[in-house]
Amino acid sequence: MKKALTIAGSDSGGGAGIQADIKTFSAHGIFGMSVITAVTAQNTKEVRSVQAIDTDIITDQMAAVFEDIHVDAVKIGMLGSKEIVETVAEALNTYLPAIVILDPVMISKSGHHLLDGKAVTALKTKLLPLATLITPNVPEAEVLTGLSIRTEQDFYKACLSLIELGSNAVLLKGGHAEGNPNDLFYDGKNFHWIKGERIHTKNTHGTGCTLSSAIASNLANGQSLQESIEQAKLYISEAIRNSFSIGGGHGPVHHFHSFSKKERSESI
Ligand SMILES: Nc1ncnc2c1ncn2[C@@H]1O[C@H](COP(=O)(O)OP(=O)(O)OP(=O)(O)O)[C@@H](O)[C@H]1O
Ligand SMILES: Cc1ncc(COP(=O)(O)O)c(N)n1
Repeated sequence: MKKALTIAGSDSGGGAGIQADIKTFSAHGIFGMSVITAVTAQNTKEVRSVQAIDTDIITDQMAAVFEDIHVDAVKIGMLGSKEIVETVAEALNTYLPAIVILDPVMISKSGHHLLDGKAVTALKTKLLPLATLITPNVPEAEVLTGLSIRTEQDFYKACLSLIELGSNAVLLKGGHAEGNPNDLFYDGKNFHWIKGERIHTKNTHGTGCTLSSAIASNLANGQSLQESIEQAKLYISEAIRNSFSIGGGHGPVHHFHSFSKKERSESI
């Protein structure tokens, strides 16, 4: 069994963060491990409070995992502060995992800031160059590049700019754009549109976490980068299509949609 590590925040509501990542790893037959960077008191409606984890405990979590277990892929989500970004970058420079998917989480669906403004420069200079793939949504890519992203041409320009900042490859997600949620993948040589159909639901809590963990899982399972992204797009689309209306706000996606379908057809 391949093994993947998520470095991210905990979501008490279970729809995003560490919880979404581990569910996604499990749904892909991957053994999931975690380095928790922050604990959020969160549900489908709001983030009530956030407790950052001490950086020495983050360093210890990284060491405990890497010094004992082979890590096939790493996925990075919420980091919160400049100090945590720097701590994670230092540990990655020590353990040099082969695959690093960086989801530059900045704001929750419920509107809470999950990354300190002061952390953006550290993320750009210290972490982005270590990423196999960075998966920003449109507002995140605007913060990272300083560009305004509205048209298809803007998508191309933003991808080029993110590669110039040092990332190996970019998946610029179109979930926040107008129309269909088409994502643009750029590997530094070629552009590929990864097309989707908009599903009309408010249950999209954790979509970004789930997509990046699915890509990390597919890479850990030996697929190419493009294949991993294409398969992950199919997975997140079905997870959104089968999402749940639990709680009063943005409900979670269904990480085990393919299992329950199989079980349903077996029981008929
Ligand atoms: N309503 C939707 N219907 C279909 N696909 C969607 C929808 N919303 C987002 N997606 C897709 O889900 C994936 C995650 O993108 P999204 O833009 O939601 O990420 P995100 O904003 O980083 O998520 P999060 O806020 O959970 O971190 C992308 O492939 C995007 O195109
Ligand atoms: C711990 C944590 N990590 C990431 C997100 C982003 O997910 P979303 O934008 O869907 O709220 C979140 N809300 N909480």
